[in-house]
Amino acid sequence: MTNTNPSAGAAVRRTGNSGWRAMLPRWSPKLGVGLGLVVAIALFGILGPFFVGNPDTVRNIGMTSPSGEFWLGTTQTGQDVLAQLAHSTRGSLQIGLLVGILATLFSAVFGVIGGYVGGAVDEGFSLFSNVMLVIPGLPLVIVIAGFVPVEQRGWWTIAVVLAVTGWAASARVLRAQTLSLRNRDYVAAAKVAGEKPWRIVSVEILPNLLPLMASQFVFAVILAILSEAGLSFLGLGASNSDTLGTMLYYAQNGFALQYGAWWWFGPPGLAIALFGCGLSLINFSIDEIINPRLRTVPATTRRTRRAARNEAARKGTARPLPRRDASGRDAVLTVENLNVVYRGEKSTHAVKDVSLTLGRGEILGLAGESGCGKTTLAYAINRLHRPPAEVTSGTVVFHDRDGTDIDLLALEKEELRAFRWSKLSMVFQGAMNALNPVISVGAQMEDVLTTHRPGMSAGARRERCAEVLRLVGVDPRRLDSFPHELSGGMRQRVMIAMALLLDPQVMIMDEPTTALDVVVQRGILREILRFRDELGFAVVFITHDLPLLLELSDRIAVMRDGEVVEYATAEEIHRRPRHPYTRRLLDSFPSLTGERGAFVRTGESSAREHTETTVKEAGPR
Ligand SMILES: Nc1ncnc2c1ncn2[C@@H]1O[C@H](COP(=O)(O)OP(=O)(O)OP(=O)(O)O)[C@@H](O)[C@H]1O
Repeated sequence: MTNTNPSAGAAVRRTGNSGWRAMLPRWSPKLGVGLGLVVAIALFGILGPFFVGNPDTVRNIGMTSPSGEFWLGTTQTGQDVLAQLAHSTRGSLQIGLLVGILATLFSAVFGVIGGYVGGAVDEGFSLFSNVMLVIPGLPLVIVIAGFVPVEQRGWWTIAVVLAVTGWAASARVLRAQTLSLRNRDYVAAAKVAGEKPWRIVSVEILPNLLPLMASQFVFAVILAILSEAGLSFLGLGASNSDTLGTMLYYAQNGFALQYGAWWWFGPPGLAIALFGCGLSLINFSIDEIINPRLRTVPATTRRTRRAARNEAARKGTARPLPRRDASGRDAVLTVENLNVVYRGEKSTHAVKDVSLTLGRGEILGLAGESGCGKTTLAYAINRLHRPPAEVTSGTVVFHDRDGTDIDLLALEKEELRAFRWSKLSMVFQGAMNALNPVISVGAQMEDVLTTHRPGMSAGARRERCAEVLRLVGVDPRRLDSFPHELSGGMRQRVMIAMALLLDPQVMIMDEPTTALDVVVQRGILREILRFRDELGFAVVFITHDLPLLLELSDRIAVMRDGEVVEYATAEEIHRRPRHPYTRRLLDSFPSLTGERGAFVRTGESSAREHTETTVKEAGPR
């Protein structure tokens, strides 16, 4: 199954040989701006105090606006605001960083370890977190801070107090996530493989929690800086230390706002806002390392894609397309020289120059080994491909019943939404898991009609749903059932019924029956043939199973390594396969009438394959 198909969250696995390089974030404007802001403010806080004067020096010049001598002006007592800002930034960074680290550590210990170990440990940790959660945070901070004598109330005391009162909510979230991750298949597989608990937590679970922990860290840092400002405001802040909070406190007490002294309260406020903004932008990039699906295609690639699409559209309209398929049938879909590439460090050219014509009412089989590009082609035809997949060139044209040609690659978003499902529907690989478990089958089917046929009455919608269910051999009384009350085969039929709801002219079926037993599979396939005859729609049927296609299809395209290597009628492929790969594919299905076990034991197929390759390499004599 290709990962272009939307599915549940990707698990992070070991990074393998790519090692640390794979863990580094990809450069992006967001990361650049975020790093720029955080590094600039951090450098200002670390190095600034060495270059500015003493922030406590009082001058009898009063409050002055920014000038050549005092770049950020002075306070009411003539103190240099720039010097105060540098020292205060350092103080706030120290507190923010320490609180961020401690709160993340506490929440990880109580949330992740409790959630993974379970039992009494989890109950104890949970109880403790809940108690901490219901204690009102600010009053507790005030009490604890007030309890510590002023002379011992250094910046680190304030940081510890803020960390102790600020970790519980994050721990609850981490626990819930850990409970969910603990039951995933890859964690069960690691347990079965004998991995030790600490390794499972650190290698299988923690990496999946990193984006969450990173955002919790950012939140804790910002909250700490703001809370410290609040405590300083109440006179409970760190004694003998400058922070952005104390700066704001003095600005407020000195009536900076009333005097319009923006240079006094503006810089510390801006420093807090910019630092938070920078951390959030870095957080986005951390998300992208952990979950590669979030990676966006770079702007240059997007431009190339747009240009390619326009070029393809231009070519498509300039050149007349074949209106008939090879057997003289009216064409319903024409794919010409389609190329799809997955962009990345190593790009994959998944579909290479594919040209196909689907006749009206035709069943076209698409066969080929795993990874040859079948699903990518199907998604690209329907414009369902997502970055990093990109259609680099080619045309896909739909010939409507009313005689108009629709260039699918040029359709706008809204046009595409209206087009899909009503003219071309798709049954996905593993579609039986695509039904929403908490909504009844009928409601899910009716949703499709409400979206595409807004004028249809409730009664008519219900009737149409019952009609298509009957068509696929499911009792219409099942409309009120929930997906879990149906068997796998029934759910698969419901998905096919859904694809039939709007009477489409083309249906793409990507291995729709792989998860089913052979008898159910045959039943569904017979239905498909019947619909084709009764409803006259065309089908693109994708499968590894070439013998099945021989039975079902009018024509078959055999794909290999992104290319269509053979494209002929089912009869021709069966009787006279031309391409050596098609012959190998046919040979790889053991004959039911041959000697039992010959395929595996005698290696009959591989022997034949070897002979053919040798003959081919030797060339014609
Ligand atoms: N998101 C992706 N990023 C990069 N490469 C991808 C991605 N999805 C698929 N590919 C690559 O594209 C190629 C074609 O994959 P595709 O899923 O279309 O094959 P398929 O013939 O449908 O295989 P299967 O029958 O196993 O589903 C493969 O080489 C695959 O590794």
